[in-house]
Amino acid sequence: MKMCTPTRWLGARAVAVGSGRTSDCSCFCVTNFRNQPIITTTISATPQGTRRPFSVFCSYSSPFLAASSSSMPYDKELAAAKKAATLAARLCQKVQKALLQSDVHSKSDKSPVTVADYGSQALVSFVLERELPSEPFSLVAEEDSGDLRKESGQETLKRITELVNDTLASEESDRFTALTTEDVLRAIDNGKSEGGSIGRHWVLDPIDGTKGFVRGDQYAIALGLLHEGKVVLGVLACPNLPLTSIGNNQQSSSNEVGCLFFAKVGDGAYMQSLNGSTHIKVHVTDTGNPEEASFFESFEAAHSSHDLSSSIAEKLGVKAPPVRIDSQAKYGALSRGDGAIYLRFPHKGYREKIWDHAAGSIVVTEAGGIVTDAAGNPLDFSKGKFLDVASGIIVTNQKLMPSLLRAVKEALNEKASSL
Ligand SMILES: Nc1ncnc2c1ncn2[C@@H]1O[C@H](COP(=O)(O)O)[C@@H](O)[C@H]1OP(=O)(O)O
Ligand SMILES: [Mg+2]
Ligand SMILES: [Mg+2]
Ligand SMILES: [Mg+2]
Repeated sequence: MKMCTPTRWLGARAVAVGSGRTSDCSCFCVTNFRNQPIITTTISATPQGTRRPFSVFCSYSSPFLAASSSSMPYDKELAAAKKAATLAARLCQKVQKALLQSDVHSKSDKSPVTVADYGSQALVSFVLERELPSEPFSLVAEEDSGDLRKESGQETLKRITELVNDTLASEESDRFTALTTEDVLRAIDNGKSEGGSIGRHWVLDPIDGTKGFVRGDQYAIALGLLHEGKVVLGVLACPNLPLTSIGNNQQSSSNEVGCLFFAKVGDGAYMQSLNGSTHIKVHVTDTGNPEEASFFESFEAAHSSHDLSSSIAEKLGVKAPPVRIDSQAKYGALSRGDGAIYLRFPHKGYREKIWDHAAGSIVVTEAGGIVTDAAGNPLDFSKGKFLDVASGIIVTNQKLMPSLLRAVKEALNEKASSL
């Protein structure tokens, strides 16, 4: 079977053009941009078996192909995701500025949840549904409206609704219509989907790095799209991340903060200012020398074992001290080469969620990096809300990954034998 990538998308038709010896192969397969077969077809062999160009025209009724005759796959989804994440970032920036102690209250798991978490989720959900009216809408998101539906949550719900409306009114005055508290509850609860391996699911962490947000440090609005269990696009809004490098020994040449990273499968990773529209292509560092590499890890020691990371870094030969920041801003910083490695080893009993890695992982992989669990397996986003990973998550470039995996294995073995 010969594989060829479609050269043009014609609505419900895929056209593949290539060349081959048609007598030795009569079965052709059109693949999508991830090299996954989407159409197979048979064409008749030429009697002489000569090498000549061929075209394969296939009717195909997938909504994925039929969606647009002029744009690339996921273009309009990416535009909607960038708009939603940017609006949510505006809302979060407003709240972080005015953050009062009373904005933080407790959920049953004791993690801090702010009005900005709920407001960001409501806004992203509302904007995605509004911008993509012809698509079935499924969202897997971190927050739910349980506490806001209680008598004790009514005041907070009012504040969230005001915040969402203020943000929409100031950013989209031409098309603004106010949401009611019911609209806000409904938008938040859109996020109850379980995800999985069938169809499309948006994946949202409305504020990733809540601890950083409350501290006034780094956080991200992280939005990804799964299609048949794979991440196909991701957007990371990092309102406090400097536009210039935050790596070790690198002096920032400007004080401007607020980055929007975005990536679409097969299309590279990009960064733009949260306040602007021009973007640049980003790439992970290509160093293969651990002595030149620095590594990112969680700011919070409770989220990831700093001891284990230090031991791995030492075995690998990394000289620089860790760069500790909150949230998936680490993936964004790594995608533009601020550091070469991200190590994440949550403590026993913690289960990773898909919204904590979906957007970040596609930004890094499209920037040329690799994201795996501690055993070197790719992350599997097709199993619902949770990511079942072996021991931890590691991220680096192609050159450093083999030696990083060896260092991780050694450090984990040492840890196991010391218990
Ligand atoms: N005990 C924990 N161990 C690991 N990660 C955690 C833990 N509690 C919360 N998280 C999540 O880890 C991520 C941030 O980790 P870090 O900033 O260290 O990279 C966030 O997604 C945070 O959730 P949240 O989205 O509610 O902030
Ligand atoms: Mg949380
Ligand atoms: Mg999170
Ligand atoms: Mg969160």
